[in-house]
Amino acid sequence: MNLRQELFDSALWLAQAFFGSFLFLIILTMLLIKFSRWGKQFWQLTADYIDLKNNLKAIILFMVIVLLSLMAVRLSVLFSNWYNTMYTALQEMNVNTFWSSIALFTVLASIHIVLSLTNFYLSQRFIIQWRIKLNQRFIDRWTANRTYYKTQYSYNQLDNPDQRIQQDIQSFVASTLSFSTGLISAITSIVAFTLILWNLSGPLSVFNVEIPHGMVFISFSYVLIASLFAFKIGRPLINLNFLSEKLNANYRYSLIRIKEYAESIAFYKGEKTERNILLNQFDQVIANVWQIVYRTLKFSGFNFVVSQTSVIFPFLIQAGRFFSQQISLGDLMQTANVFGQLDSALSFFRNSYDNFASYKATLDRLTGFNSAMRSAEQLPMPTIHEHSDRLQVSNLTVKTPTYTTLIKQLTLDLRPDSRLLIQGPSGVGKTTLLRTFAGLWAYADGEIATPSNALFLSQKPYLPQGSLLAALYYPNEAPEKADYQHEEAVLQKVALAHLSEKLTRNEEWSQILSLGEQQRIAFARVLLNKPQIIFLDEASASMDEGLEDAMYRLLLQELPNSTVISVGHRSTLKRFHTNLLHIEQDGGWYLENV
Ligand SMILES: Nc1ncnc2c1ncn2[C@@H]1O[C@H](COP(=O)(O)OP(=O)(O)OP(=O)(O)O)[C@@H](O)[C@H]1O
Repeated sequence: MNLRQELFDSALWLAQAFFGSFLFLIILTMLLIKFSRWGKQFWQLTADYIDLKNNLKAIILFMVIVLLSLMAVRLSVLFSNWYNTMYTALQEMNVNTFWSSIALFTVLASIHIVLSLTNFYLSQRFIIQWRIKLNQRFIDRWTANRTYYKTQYSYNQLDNPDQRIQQDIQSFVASTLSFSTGLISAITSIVAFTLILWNLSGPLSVFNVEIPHGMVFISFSYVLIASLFAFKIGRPLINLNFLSEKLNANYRYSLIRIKEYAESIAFYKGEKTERNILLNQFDQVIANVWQIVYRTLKFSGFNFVVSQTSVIFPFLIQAGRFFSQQISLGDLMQTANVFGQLDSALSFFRNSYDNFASYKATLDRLTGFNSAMRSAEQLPMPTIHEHSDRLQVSNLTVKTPTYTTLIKQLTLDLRPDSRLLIQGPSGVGKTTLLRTFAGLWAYADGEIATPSNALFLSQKPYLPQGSLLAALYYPNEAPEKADYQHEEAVLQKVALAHLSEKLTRNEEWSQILSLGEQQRIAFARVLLNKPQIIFLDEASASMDEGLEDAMYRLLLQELPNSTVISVGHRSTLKRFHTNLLHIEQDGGWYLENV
């Protein structure tokens, strides 16, 4: 082999293959985007990333990975030529060629190792960078404008967002890269090895008709027919894989719920019901697994038969020409090698069919997530105007998501130091009214103006993961200080002095503290944050009347200029409020001074 000539040929081959592949990839992607559903889904997730201005580095990285994949194909061509030279040397007992072949192999194998490792590293780099970007984009959208909350109410209901963000993004990115580089490698291999096989194959006689280079046609027919059957057998795997992800995610969610509601379930002795629900869901998971197993048995069984037959197929076809000494042992061995390469390249789709099935399922879940977020973002939310110091509401009508009117034409104008108690029968819309004031409720019409420095306390306070200190300052960051005398004093005021020493301890506080204690943590949060307006939705309902009394007194004493708006059923609450808003069953309301 003339090394210089070979280097020149390879460089030329690589340049042609590289530009050809890129052109092909661009045209194919455009056609898929235009004419196929999953092409459109793919574009929805990728369009932002293929941006010459902002992501030039990523695009160059992708080009380098494609170039490396093409170099791997070129290397396999060189390896196949090597087979020929090596076996011919053996047949001809040519010692010099044998040793120069061994030397050539060492060079080719070394290049192969370096190329493979570089390709692995760069591919992982590309995957990680893309994953970071996509993750960022989804998390940004999911947490912006309370989309995580609004998706509960939008038509496009969303299941298991955790799985979609944590798992699907990763597999989408990895599969996209492996499919595109796999496709390019497969196609260039097909072209390159078909040319070699063309030169190696002789005429074939069928019914006395001589077909020149017949082996090429037989090989193609063999692999194409096998692929068609494989498509047919493997097709149901698409749905089965999609279902598998969904059923497993539902099962996982039910398990998490038991941990979350452990105490309530334990009080109700609900184990039996929960167990039945879990086993029922698990049965569905297993039934689906069996379906996948049976289908995979058929699918893999077929693939095994095809790939085993492929081992002897080229020998059967070339044997006649070899024994009649028309071709050398080198030609025969190269034919076997080339056929193997051609088979695996042509079988790219057949072998990656099940991966493609789960790729489609991933695309469905990610674009479903996208559209659920979009419909949540498009929910027309009422504008909450900012008012420097008071709550003003005019002509506010609040409805349920099914458009039943809860509250009609409410008008309020509260002075900064007003304290309003909202009362009314259960289910009349009191909590929903507070949601509307917070800007969470889409099904409302009217004008609202409120100070932006507001705090909402619900019956079950939210305590974040981490220390008590973090819970006290939530949603703000807890300050880092040498001592926490101020916070300890606040804890003492809300009758939680016994927790002073545990301020910086990380525990599952929402499970350790009683509901009444958690509610007092929320009162402590108010004292530390000093909001201009405080909304309390039955925020003291789990305390005894004495404690509730003490907490309201504390609130009025420490924050005399803040507006307080409470929802509560207890009549004892009246004495801490200046106004009472009654909401009636028919949506009517009236306001009175207390
Ligand atoms: N997401 C939702 N989808 C459908 N209906 C809802 C939804 N959220 C609230 N509702 C309905 O809106 C009505 C008002 O609920 P809300 O929680 O505001 O009542 P409430 O007056 O605070 O009740 P309670 O005093 O029992 O706490 C209820 O009939 C409830 O079923």
